[in-house]
Amino acid sequence: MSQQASNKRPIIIGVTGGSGSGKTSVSKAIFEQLHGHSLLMLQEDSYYKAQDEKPFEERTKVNYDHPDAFDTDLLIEQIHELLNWKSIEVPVYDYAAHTRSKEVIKKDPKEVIIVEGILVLNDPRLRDLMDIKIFVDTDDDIRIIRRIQRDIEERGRSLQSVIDQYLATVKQMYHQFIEPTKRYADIIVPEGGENQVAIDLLVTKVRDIISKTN
Ligand SMILES: Nc1ncnc2c1ncn2[C@@H]1O[C@H](COP(=O)(O)OP(=O)(O)O)[C@@H](O)[C@H]1O
Ligand SMILES: Nc1ccn([C@@H]2O[C@H](COP(=O)(O)O)[C@@H](O)[C@H]2O)c(=O)n1
Repeated sequence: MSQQASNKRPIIIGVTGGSGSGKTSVSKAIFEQLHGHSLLMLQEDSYYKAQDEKPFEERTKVNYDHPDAFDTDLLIEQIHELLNWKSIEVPVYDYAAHTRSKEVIKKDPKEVIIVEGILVLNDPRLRDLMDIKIFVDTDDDIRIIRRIQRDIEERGRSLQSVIDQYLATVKQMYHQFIEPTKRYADIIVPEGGENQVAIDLLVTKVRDIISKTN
């Protein structure tokens, strides 16, 4: 019997934490260790709003750590599609250009869907769709060091621009919008993807939920 015909619905796991906390690493670790099940990883960053109409200079000044920067309605709509075993077209985000590229990527529904991003526990509509909510908790100094390295190597940024953005918006928004969502987490994982005990516990729990929804 197909998954759809058996009336099962996909399991949704939300993974949040500050920028550079290790959300992506934790999500990948769960992904790699959850053998025998089909998985899909959705990144909230793919749902940053398109800003083609704004000049580049203006885009560099946007607060990308505020909930208004995201098209959360589209993310929620697409999760509902996946819950109904329908395919979606995920936007592709270009960090260097600060807008969506022209491409979309088709993603098929899977048994387990990991939704990862800085504000995925901020919107109650999103939280209500999740079976497990995880907050990756990493000290601010470690996060900014990781972010500097990553943004220069992978996101086309200069050291000065990373520092300016951190002081202008990233730090304050973390304390205003991201850190408070820790209270909604079922599990708080200290120090990201290297925490094998936490990953093992999570993988066991996901298997448990899957077996109960069969
Ligand atoms: N536990 C860890 N120890 C060392 N480096 C890590 C750890 N977790 C993540 N990193 C590194 O830090 C950077 C940011 O991690 P990432 O998982 O992308 O964070 P996030 O998705 O929360 O922004 C990456 O370069 C990653 O390789
Ligand atoms: N144009 C953009 C869009 C987003 N950001 C930053 O990305 C961070 C979220 O991604 P993580 O992988 O680090 O969780 C967020 O803190 C935004 O500031 C950006 O710099 N430019």
